[in-house]
Amino acid sequence: MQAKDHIFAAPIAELGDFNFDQKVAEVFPDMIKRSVPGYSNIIAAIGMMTARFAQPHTQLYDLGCSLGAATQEMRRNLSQPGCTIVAVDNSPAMLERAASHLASFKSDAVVELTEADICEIAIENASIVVLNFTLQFIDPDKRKALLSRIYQGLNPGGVLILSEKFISANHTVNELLIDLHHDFKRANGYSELEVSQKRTALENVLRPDTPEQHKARLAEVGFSHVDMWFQCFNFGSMVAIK
Ligand SMILES: Nc1ncnc2c1ncn2[C@@H]1O[C@H](C[S@+](CC[C@H]([NH3+])C(=O)[O-])CC(=O)[O-])[C@@H](O)[C@H]1O
Ligand SMILES: O=C(O)C(=O)Cc1ccccc1
Repeated sequence: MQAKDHIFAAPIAELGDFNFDQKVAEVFPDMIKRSVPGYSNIIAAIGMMTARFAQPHTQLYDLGCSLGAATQEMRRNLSQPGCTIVAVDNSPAMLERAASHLASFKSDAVVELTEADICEIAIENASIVVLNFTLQFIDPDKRKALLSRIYQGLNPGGVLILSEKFISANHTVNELLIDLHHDFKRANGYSELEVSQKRTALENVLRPDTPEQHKARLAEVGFSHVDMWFQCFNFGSMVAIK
């Protein structure tokens, strides 16, 4: 039975910035499904794209893997021989639960769970790299260098799947998408207090870009085949093929 997310249900005098600690890890599957519109669709599509893009004897990266939902879906759809899934997160609490979560599913695919800052790991011989709602938590000044290393580490024909929270360049549309996202959260059982407290806690931690900023940066680091393949309100996923 999944633990329910009530972390922001009670007025907390000193909220502090959101972080991926034990409390969050315990409720994460519930939290992300009730907070990110289209999350389950995106996870399923990561599996479908794994079946298409995985190349034999290569590495597949899940950067900011949390409990390993994307890793698990890649494993389920991986039929190429000799592949390793490198699942990286810098939260010990997330990785601890990822290990037990992944252990409960039988698979021949090799998974390397790695505790590290994704800005500091080597990316090489890659056919697939997944950044599923992770880049938004990376220091904006470090995003281009990370994406450049991802491009360099991908083999020809390799793919980056980049899912993010977005801001719209149009202020009126941006306000609408934020309101629709909050309606989505309320429809999933979050109270006004929880919506407001989470928004405050994320303010300095989750820093979204516009789709146009993402596309321009991906082109700057070398990708020439880039577009959005899914969007729901201010959340979505892009594909960039090398
Ligand atoms: N510098 C960093 N280095 C490594 N990990 C990091 C870093 N910064 C943040 N993280 C990790 O990135 C993840 C972001 S959650 C990803 C969901 C997952 N991809 C999923 O498909 O379920 C998305 C969300 O919570 O909205 C957390 O596990 C952080 O610990
Ligand atoms: O952007 C938001 O308002 C969210 O709640 C997204 C989210 C989901 C799970 C952990 C952190 C942020």
